[in-house]
Amino acid sequence: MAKCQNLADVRENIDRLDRQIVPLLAERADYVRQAAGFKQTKAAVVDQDRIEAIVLKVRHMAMEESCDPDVIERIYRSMIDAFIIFESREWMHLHETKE
Ligand SMILES: O=C(O)C(=O)C[C@]1(C(=O)O)C=C[C@@H](O)C=C1
Repeated sequence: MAKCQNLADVRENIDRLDRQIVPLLAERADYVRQAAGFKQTKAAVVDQDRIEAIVLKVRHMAMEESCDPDVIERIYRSMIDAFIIFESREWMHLHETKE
C-alpha cells in the first residue's frame, strides 16, 4: 500500500480502486440477477441465513487484512440491502413476463 504525500495522492488511489470496484459490483449484480431466476417466490429473495453467512465470512476476511470488521460488515449489509431491492425488481420482471 502506497504512503501518500497529500490529499490529491490519496484521492488518486481511491479513484483507482473505485475503477476496480465498480466492474466487480457490476459482475456481482449480474449473478444476483441470475439468482432471481432460480427463486420460486418473491419472499425467497431475502435469505437471512445466507446474508449472515456472508457477513461472517467478510468479517473474517477483513481481520486477515487488518481492516475494521465493523466497517466491512456495514458496507456489506448496505450493499446486500441494495441488491435485494434490485433482485426483487428483477424477480418481478422475470416472473411477470413468464406466462
Ligand atoms: O445468495 C442469494 O440468494 C442472493 O440472492 C444474493 C444475495 C447477495 O447479494 O449476496 C442477495 C440477496 C439474498 O438475500 C442473499 C444474498
